[in-house]
Amino acid sequence: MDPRRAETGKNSDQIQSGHVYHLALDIGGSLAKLVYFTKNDEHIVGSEKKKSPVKASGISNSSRNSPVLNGRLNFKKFETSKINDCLEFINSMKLHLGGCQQPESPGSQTITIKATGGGAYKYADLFKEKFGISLDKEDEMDCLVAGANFLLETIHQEAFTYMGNQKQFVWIDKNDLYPYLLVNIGSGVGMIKVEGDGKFERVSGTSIGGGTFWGLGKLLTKCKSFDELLDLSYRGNNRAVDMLVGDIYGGMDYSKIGLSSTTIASSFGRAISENKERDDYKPEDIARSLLRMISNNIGQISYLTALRFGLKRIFFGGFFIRRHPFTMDTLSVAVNFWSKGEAKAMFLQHEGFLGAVGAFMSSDKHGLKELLANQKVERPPSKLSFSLDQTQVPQQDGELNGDESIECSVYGA
Ligand SMILES: Nc1ncnc2c1ncn2[C@@H]1O[C@H](COP(=O)(O)OP(=O)(O)OP(=O)(O)O)[C@@H](O)[C@H]1O
Ligand SMILES: CC(C)(CO)[C@@H](O)C(=O)NCCC(=O)O
Repeated sequence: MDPRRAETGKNSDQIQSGHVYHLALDIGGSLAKLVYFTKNDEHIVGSEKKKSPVKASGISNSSRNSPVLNGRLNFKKFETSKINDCLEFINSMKLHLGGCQQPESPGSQTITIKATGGGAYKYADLFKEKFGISLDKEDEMDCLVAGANFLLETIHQEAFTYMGNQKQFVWIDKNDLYPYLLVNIGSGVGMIKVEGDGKFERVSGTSIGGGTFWGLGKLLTKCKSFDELLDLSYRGNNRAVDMLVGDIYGGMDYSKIGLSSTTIASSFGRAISENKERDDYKPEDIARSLLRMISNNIGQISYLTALRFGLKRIFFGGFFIRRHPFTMDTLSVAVNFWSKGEAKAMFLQHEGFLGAVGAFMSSDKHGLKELLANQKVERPPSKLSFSLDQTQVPQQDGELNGDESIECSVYGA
């Protein structure tokens, strides 16, 4: 079902009973992310299968019960600075009606929505004022790890490597996932050693992250949007701005220490020796150099952190990446170069939604008890599990925006 159908003039009661939404939020320093569930029109009740519009692929019918509910898991993001657009979207879709009633006060009408990130604190009053709902705050690190673990364990083609223009999906063995380093590149960067479900430690971080790229890029190129800055970086050449080893060594490599003439010796260093103003440089070259500088730096710190804890696998998440080939390539090359091929950089299809997915999963029984509360379930399942349809994950390599929806099914046990 296209979730936008809810905008077509139905009143909120009809929408609530007809489609049942479940919403979770991750409101960060730069972006507010939403994950919400929309039920398919023709859902399945109890163990009686009425008509399934969705193939519950990846799970054979003989090995699992029929799904009790089919639907879509939807992903959407807004700039945090335009939080009102986010509120407007929630309102137009009536998503706030998909929260849960406070268990301790079932009689009360207070609806709570799971929320994580700093904005869960910063904007709590705004949500209360606008919708009368409470944000049920979940810790950001808990959610990032829960989201990453869930996606890596559940979605068939979630993880991939990217180097030299080659994207390769990585098969994840659930029994051999841990330990790994999760590097979340949001406004700032968090590095988390993950050893199991709920077993993790934030071991490092750096303030030179996505916010730095966007903020400095805005100041240096005068571009108006993040997408414009990314676009510029596609077209630029960092050699116009960076000082290379060859610039210092008269065009030669410094092979004794393993540096080729084309290695960047000093990011933005060319600007010191040229009698030029900022406007004499092409914005696209500046954008390219900036993206490379920040990606290299994060790649190097990630490698050092992985080395410190003997971790061989590094998963990169966060919306700084935006599945940008150049960013992924730079991070991969940095990890590969510094670790001499020992450590591996991997990326996630749902890179920027780890925290929001974690918040979604943190609801009681994955939020599915509430989800089913409005259903006429003849035999409510005692145990629920949530499964994303493995073959339906869109391969949006051309679409770098990140907003999407994927088929999923809820199973009883
Ligand atoms: N449309 C966009 N607008 C603004 N920034 C974007 C956009 N798309 C990607 N980005 C990049 O993603 C970064 C934010 O990533 P993400 O949403 O993962 O972090 P966050 O939750 O906002 O930050 P933090 O976790 O540090 O609070 C931005 O700083 C920017 O570099
Ligand atoms: C402050 C948070 C956790 C907010 O998401 C993030 O922006 C971050 O990890 N910044 C880096 C801070 C540091 O470790 O230096």
